[in-house]
Amino acid sequence: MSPIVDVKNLRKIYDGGFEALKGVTLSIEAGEILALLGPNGAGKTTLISALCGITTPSSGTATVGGHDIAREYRAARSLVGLVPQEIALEPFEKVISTINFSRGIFGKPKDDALTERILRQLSLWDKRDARTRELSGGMKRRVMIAKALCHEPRVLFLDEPTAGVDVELRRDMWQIVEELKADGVTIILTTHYIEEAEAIADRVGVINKGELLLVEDKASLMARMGRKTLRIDLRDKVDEVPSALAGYDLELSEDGTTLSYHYDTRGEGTGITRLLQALAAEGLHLRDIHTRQSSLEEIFVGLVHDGEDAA
Ligand SMILES: Nc1ncnc2c1ncn2[C@@H]1O[C@H](COP(=O)(O)OP(=O)(O)OP(=O)(O)O)[C@@H](O)[C@H]1O
Repeated sequence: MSPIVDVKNLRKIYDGGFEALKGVTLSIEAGEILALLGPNGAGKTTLISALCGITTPSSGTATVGGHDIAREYRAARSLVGLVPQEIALEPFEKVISTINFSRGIFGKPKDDALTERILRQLSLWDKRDARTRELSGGMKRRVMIAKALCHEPRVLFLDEPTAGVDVELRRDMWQIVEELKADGVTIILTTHYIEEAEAIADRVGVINKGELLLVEDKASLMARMGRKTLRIDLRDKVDEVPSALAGYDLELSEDGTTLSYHYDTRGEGTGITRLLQALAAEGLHLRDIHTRQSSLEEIFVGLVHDGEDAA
């Protein structure tokens, strides 16, 4: 199956000469949720803006649904919905007319049943006759999503959908994204919240200084790059790691009661059995043990720092 979004060597040099995208290549399959992670100024918004036809790339190509974003702009744009970072709504416009008007911009006839379905899905149906200025910040965000969906796009770009929203609304947004995916919409979102990528993305792309460092299935990324930590709580406090255990990658907590053992999940063996035997041989008694997988956040920070060290 050909990808719904196909980006090849996309570069963007802004007027002042700043290179915001340095040859990004990326394929996105229909129906997936891709999270683009990256620090401030990495180029995430520039990439999204280029794919939505708001920014003109300096070189490279991109297609949406097989349509070239430059040569077949209209066809490509009609397949795309964009929820920008900033909320931009006409304050005196009613919710329902905002949606109908946006649909009209795409040259699509009014469709009351569709408008109702979208507004219900976003829990905005009861607010359909409210003026947008009367809505809470969370509701305004939902209206922005409804606006982006009203011309039935196949690809939805969400630029930091949950920046500055409370935990409850963030979870609501995740639920909405899951439902859209179930409807067959492909979703590309940018986020600073790694837990957001961890919670909802199928694949994760890491972008830094205009370069896409990797794009990978979330689960395999975590398995490939993840390290695990075994936390060993000791029954009795020790002053230092016994010298007989010096061969293990062990850290002793400040209070001397917990040892942390880091191991690689890709390795042949974890070394845990040998370690536990060695602890017993040293006369150390265990109170409890726990394992912990390194988070996407740790992986992300490691990747971005490695890039900086190499620069
Ligand atoms: N119109 C512009 N003219 C010149 N430089 C720009 C313009 N827009 C963005 N940039 C620069 O391009 C770089 C990438 O910006 P972009 O907004 O794409 O980053 P981002 O990853 O979305 O960041 P954030 O997470 O802060 O939103 C930044 O250094 C920014 O200053």
